[in-house]
Amino acid sequence: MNNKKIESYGYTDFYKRQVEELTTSDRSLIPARVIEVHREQYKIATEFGEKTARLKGSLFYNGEFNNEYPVVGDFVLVQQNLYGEDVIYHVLKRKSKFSRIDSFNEIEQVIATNFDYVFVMTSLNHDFNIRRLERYLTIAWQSGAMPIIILTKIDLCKDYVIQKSQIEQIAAEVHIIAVSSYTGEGLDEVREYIKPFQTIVFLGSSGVGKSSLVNAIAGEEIMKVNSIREDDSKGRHTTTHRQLVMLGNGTMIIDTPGMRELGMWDVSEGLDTTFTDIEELSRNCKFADCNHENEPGCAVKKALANGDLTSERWKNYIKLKKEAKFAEWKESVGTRLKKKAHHKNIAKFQREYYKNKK
Ligand SMILES: Nc1nc2c(ncn2[C@@H]2O[C@H](COP(=O)(O)OP(=O)(O)OP(=O)(O)O)[C@@H](O)[C@H]2O)c(=O)[nH]1
Ligand SMILES: [Zn+2]
Repeated sequence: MNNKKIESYGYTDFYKRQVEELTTSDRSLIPARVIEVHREQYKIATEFGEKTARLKGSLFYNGEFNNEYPVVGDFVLVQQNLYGEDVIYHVLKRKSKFSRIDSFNEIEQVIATNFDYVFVMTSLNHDFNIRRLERYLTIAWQSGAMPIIILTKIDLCKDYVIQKSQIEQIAAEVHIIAVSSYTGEGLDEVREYIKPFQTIVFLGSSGVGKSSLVNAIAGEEIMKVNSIREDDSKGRHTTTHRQLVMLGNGTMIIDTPGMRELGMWDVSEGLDTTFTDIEELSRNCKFADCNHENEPGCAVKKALANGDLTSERWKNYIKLKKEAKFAEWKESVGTRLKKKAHHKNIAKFQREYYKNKK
């Protein structure tokens, strides 16, 4: 990934406009994309190649970055340093993101940002679990990017008519692609999304076949496939593990460890998109604030009774709603903590102000 225009990394007008609108815009700052995050050091891609970078110290200590620390996928503004590390001054607003709750600190932890497609992956063997898929789909919608459902390992099953119809019930508007990385079936359909300037993330359990799919599409080993480890292949597959990889044709793939343990943060927005049928049903209830319990004229109860809505789907909806509430609660805690941190900063500024006055 060397000496490419920043636009090749997906830097679009959405980000350019933000830079134009920055009042304190320092003309010497240049845009960069974060491709790896280490404890305090970042690897970034700029039009001058890959560099390492650090956060601007004073902004860092003043809490200026707050919950907006750069993560993989972010576009940032940096001050170039010809003799050492570049310095990150600013994180641009994200067009999509995945985050989870850091339950220890009760704050939102952003995992990956600025991707265009979420490949929601599930294999068709005994692991197939429509509820989990529903959950992933909800997270995917909520991220702000477009989900594509990928059914993997179709060479292992005779047919998948049942699974497909189950999926169509929960994801009417989502493109469903069935693939086998072994036989190559379905890969052309996946390639429709493997386009320059685009960034893709994968959502799916371990072993679902993410790495195999990437490698099959790229025609080379980009990601490590677990069971296949040739001891004599030292030096042959030298692709180091990166968190944002650019394929030969310019498509970017984000693969961070965090994606593997992605939990629920706030699913309430995504819920409505995944469960549009239920949202529509409830609009037909006699009472606008119907709880769908014992109210008369409840359209949801009616649909449950006549089989238009399965009780399984209903139960799952309730469950996710509860989790969404929980997530909202968590978020309010997060905001409170953020405010607290802000007050701390104000106090610090005050102290410094008076100190300087003396
Ligand atoms: N039969 C069959 N097996 C596959 C296919 N794709 C992957 N596998 C196998 O499934 C296992 C897991 O594949 P990976 O590509 O490493 O899966 P992953 O999702 O990247 O797994 P993690 O790295 O643990 O997240 C390996 O043994 C693969 O060989 C496929 O299309 N068909
Ligand atoms: Zn109702």
